[in-house]
Amino acid sequence: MNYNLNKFTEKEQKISNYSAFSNLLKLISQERKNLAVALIAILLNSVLNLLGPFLIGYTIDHYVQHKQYHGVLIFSGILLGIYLVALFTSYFQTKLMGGVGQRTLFTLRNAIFSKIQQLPVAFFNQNKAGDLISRVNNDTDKLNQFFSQSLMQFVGNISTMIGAGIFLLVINYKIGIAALAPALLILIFTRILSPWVKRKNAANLKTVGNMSAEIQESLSNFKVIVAFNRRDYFRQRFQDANEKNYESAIGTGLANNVFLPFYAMCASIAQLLVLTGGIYLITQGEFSIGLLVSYLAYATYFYNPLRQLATLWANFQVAMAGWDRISEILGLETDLVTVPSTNAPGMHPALLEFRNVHFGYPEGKEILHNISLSLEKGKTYALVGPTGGGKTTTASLIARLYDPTQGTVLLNGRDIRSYDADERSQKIGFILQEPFLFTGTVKENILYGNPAYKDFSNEQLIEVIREANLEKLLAIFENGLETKVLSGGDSVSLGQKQLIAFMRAVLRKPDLLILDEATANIDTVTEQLLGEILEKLPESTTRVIIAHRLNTIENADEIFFVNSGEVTRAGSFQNAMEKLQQDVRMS
Ligand SMILES: Nc1ncnc2c1ncn2[C@@H]1O[C@H](COP(=O)(O)OP(=O)(O)OP(=O)(O)O)[C@@H](O)[C@H]1O
Repeated sequence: MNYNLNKFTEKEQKISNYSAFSNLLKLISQERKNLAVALIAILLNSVLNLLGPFLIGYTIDHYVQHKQYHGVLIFSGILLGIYLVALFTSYFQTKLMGGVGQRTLFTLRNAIFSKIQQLPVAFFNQNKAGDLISRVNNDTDKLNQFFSQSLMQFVGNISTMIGAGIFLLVINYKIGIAALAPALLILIFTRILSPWVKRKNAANLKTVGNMSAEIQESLSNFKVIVAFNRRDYFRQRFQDANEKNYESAIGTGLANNVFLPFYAMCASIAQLLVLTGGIYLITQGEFSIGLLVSYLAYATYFYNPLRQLATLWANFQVAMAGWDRISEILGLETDLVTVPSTNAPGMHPALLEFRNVHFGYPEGKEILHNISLSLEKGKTYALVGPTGGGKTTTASLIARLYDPTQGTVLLNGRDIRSYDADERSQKIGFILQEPFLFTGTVKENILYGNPAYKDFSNEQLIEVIREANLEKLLAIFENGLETKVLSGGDSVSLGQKQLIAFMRAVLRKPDLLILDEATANIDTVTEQLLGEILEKLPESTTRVIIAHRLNTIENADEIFFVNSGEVTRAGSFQNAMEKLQQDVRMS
């Protein structure tokens, strides 16, 4: 399955504003009530504002022209009251929508983050962390801005426009039509240019994502960069990404502002038409000065929101481009689904079995060809073979980090896909080549993903550690369980990280324990200690050891040779060594 967000086809990406927006509204359905109240407030605000020009025109025709200043004062008072209530409705809806925006941001970030947590390893292989961070932080914020600042202005402006349009047409339809005619041009212009503006915004968000990916890559590899003196190279790479973002931002800025001058010109034309048409009709006795003043105000009420809509429409395009990028993630489903449990036919002495398994990484060639093997309970297996031969890939299939492209993996005679993630990870422990620690203490790290000991005190936990024969390993850490570790830092050595990962996996008491080069950075004395701990694991535990250091696999019951997509039984330790040396000589 294609999980590369930056390689989605046009068809996969193409989604109309309407469906994008309605999908978004579905996601924030709990805000419906607030949106409805804000909508009522903004509509009330528009109606109140729209009454102004009518009352002014009325006052001019009925009181000013007849010099009845008492009436002028009364109407001025009424207008002041109306404007004050309008101010309150405007404040109320701004406050309400500010909350909606922040909660939307909160909901979206949570939704994306938990979706990312559900996605399979293939998703992380195919996407850069920096780009994902940008989607979670930056793109969601575009939506927040839209909700907290633009949406209600958008609605308010549209309702003011519609109200002003009705007033214009009802009072005198001839001038009304003249006043509204330029709006048709605006409509056509907007429809034609909107897709282009949205594309520009989407491209711009992508460059922000790329830039963030560059920053992430160089920050997480800074030691290699310093050691190889590649600072200039990375500076250049960042500069290129920054430059692309800069160029795209300029183009997007222009695109976002393309509506404004055109809208302004149409508004001026409308004023001109109202003025000339109105004066002409006054000379014909069909119109009054008060109405002309009202009309000029209504034309302004119609075109000013339209002008603001130009900016808001651009904001809407930015928000929708952000939402498209967010929904690309939300729309992904893991292809590692749990299937109904069916027992495979045949006898099942094996704890784990590969039946005619083929595997290739997405967009790559096939790595494993038609592998059949079985691992029995309580035995120790070793996977040996040249670098890049496919050992980690085989182990990853055992732990179901990926599914085979063909064939089946069985755990206890059941398709491994029929176990839910909890059950599977409880049965299979995997110590990865690159151990990862979370910022916290040794205790937090060894208890990671192990709810059984969650509420244990240090004393109780030490007892558990002793029972698992891990106390000598714990003693290596200066402050024992309370030793501090940092996820990316060097507060503990690589070998110590491997020890923590080892303890983490052993304490889960898995049925099958995979060690992928798990002792590569550990001194020989400690390595012997690990060997002893492995020996003392419950009798039924199956061990799969991947190692380049051959002394680690001397005691294996069976050795598999993994090379060029084939997994073959290598026989005795001696045989395996000869085969390996022969293979290395040939390559
Ligand atoms: N995430 C991935 N995406 C694409 N190809 C991959 C990925 N991981 C590994 N490969 C490819 O699969 C092949 C087997 O890699 P694998 O890591 O399984 O080998 P290995 O035997 O464990 O090597 P080593 O001894 O160096 O750890 C290699 O050609 C590698 O380039």
